[in-house]
Amino acid sequence: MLLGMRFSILRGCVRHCRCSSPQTQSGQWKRNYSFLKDDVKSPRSVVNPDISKIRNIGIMAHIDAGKTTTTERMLYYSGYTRALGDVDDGDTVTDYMAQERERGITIQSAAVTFDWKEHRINLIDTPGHVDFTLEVERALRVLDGAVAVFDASAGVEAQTMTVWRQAEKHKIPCVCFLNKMDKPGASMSYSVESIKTKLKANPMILQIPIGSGKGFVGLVDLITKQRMTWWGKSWAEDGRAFETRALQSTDDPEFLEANKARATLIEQVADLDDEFTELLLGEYSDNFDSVPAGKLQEAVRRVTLSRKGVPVLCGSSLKNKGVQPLLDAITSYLPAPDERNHDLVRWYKDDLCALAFKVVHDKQRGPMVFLRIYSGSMKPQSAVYNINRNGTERMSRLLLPFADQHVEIPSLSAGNIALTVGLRQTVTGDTIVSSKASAAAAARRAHDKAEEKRASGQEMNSLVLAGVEVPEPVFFCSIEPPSMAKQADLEHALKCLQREDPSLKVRTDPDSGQTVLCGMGELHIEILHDRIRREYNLETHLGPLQVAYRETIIRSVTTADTLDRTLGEKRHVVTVELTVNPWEASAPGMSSCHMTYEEEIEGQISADIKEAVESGVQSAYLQGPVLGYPVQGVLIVIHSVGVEPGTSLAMVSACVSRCVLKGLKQAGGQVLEPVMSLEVTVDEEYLSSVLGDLAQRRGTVRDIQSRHDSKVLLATVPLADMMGYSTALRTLTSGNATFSLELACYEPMNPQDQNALLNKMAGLA
Ligand SMILES: Nc1nc2c(ncn2[C@@H]2O[C@H](COP(=O)(O)OP(=O)(O)OP(=O)(O)O)[C@@H](O)[C@H]2O)c(=O)[nH]1
Repeated sequence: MLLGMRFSILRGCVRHCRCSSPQTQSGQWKRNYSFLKDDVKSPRSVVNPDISKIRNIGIMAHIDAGKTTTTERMLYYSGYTRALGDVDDGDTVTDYMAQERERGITIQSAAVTFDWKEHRINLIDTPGHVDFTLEVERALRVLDGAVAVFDASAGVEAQTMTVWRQAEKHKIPCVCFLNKMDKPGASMSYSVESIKTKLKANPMILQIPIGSGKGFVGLVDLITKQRMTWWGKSWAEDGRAFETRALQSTDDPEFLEANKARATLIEQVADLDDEFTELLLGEYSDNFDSVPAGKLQEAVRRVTLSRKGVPVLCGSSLKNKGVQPLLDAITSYLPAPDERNHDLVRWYKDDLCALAFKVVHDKQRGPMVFLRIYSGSMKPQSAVYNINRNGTERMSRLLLPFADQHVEIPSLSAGNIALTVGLRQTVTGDTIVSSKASAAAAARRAHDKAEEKRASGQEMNSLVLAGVEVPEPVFFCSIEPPSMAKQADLEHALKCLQREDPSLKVRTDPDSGQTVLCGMGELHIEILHDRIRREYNLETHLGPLQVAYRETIIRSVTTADTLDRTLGEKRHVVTVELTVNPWEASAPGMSSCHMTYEEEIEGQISADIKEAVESGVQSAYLQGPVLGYPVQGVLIVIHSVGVEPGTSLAMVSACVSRCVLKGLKQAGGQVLEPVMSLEVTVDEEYLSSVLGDLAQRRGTVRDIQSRHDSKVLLATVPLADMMGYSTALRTLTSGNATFSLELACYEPMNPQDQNALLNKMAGLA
């Protein structure tokens, strides 16, 4: 390897050399220099790597922690880009949508494929803004591992907690990267402590920094006891070259600290991994420190995969330090696709099973679907079966996603992320298999194993890979095309955008007939508006942004109704009796209404009548009795349903719906408003102005914490009072504050506020 390296240096085309085994035969540690070759690689070179060499990784973090910068560095060091992109100059590869370049934020998760030391890394750069949480969730669904990027001067921030919770939900092993170590306030110990306390995780420190703030020059790898330095002046500024050498007691001031930290790491890993404990107590009981780096690394990997601990690394992506070891850590500690347990897939054996996790619209190619392949393989020019849509579609081309460059490939196998052209019906969250027969065969295998599942419909459902939970939108506004002639174009644009983004809901207002957009936040709707203009060439007009209130009831009421109507020759008679009850089962953001039958009558009602009753209840829930907002927190018990022969099912639904509305009205309507958790990080001098502003917005302060020179304000505040908050906060603090907002719950409005809202809606205020 070293000879090869020298040869390469002489040729002027320097290969990257591994830093993991710099020990010579005599046992002396040698000084080692790492370089990367100059030419830009082609992703055509390796198409189907062995599954054990694939890493499907997400990068997740709080806004501005440095995900995009880190991704850019990864692409650069792996040899896929010639120049370093810079988010501040707006020329990154992953933030390729026009608005992303302008706004400097990541909106859609862009999948990027590249190779690093014989490994294929499929990387999803996920957005940090809370309005796009669903994008993060969608990406996590298909990932095997994640890198959590932190701003080392801030530690764990609000959005990190959200995405961390999501990663936990999907049981995704993580590696933590403490970025921005070059900042004056950067602190490894503070960040590690916040990982412990706020994320309740078990950080395993694998590196310690050399120097701090502007003097941060590199790190000590505690596993190999190597010192890695990126010396800005005499070395190439792009960080491709760095020095790796063994830590020496005589020369290095970090020696003692590193030895202590390594001993702590060994002890911690031994506590978490029995195999490693046995090894230490056996062969290395005389001197734990003599345990080989390889054995320690294997144990750290086991602990990471079992999610008992998270490796912590540090660096500065902007200053080009520490990214190559991070890439090594991704390949060393995060799992290959076959090390993750994807339960539902086993029924497909070697047949194709893939999940559509993202749809983008390309003007020339039409919809392009990102798929995670769980089993089998895909080929272009082939038919596939979509279980959710119950239809066969033809895939024309198969591509490898290289940001905005897509490379055509002849086939792709399990474990990979593919980009397909030609699937016009597929929507985010759909499951794709090779044929209907293959889906049926998988269903049969599942059925043979699980005899308790009798109904075939049930088996089929169990084979559909679970989609992403879509939270209910909290904001809505009307949208109008420039002229009636453009209404069809607007509908087409919204249809395409909805296929990409299930958190966007579109409905028609029953009173005004207007098209209504429902989204997750101000920014979400603003970006959609912008995309309609740019991508679909439509100048639309947005109505005022409104809060999506809900309604509930205060007390239980039992009521009955009879519908007796003659249409033409036919007489339709339905009687129904039911009770509406207040019901508490709401998870934040999810609508919660439920219905059940009284035990004695449940068995007596036929399946089609039941379906009609349920549809009647559902339509009544859509428009509450106070202001016509959706109803939540209600349980309906059906006591009796009488249907005379010849009565149509539509009449049954109509009668049930009318009876429910009557019950809801009598039960005392109550408006619920979305209340958000707010976290503001602000310089101390601006704290009082932020607090004053918050009081005017009906905010409740929960806690004020200190983080270095800044204050972190935790509060809850009704969404209705948060319109335009980002502009207001920027003005109040001269740009010295950041905030994040997340739906906490729906809370009943007090009578004065509810009356004020009713008056406003009636045009009286
Ligand atoms: N000092 C310092 N600044 C950094 C570092 N990495 C990134 N930044 C800066 O931090 C800001 C945010 O960086 P991004 O890479 O866009 O962060 P992000 O997490 O992708 O942001 P979103 O996609 O908007 O969530 C930019 O101004 C970067 O130049 C670092 O290591 N040190």
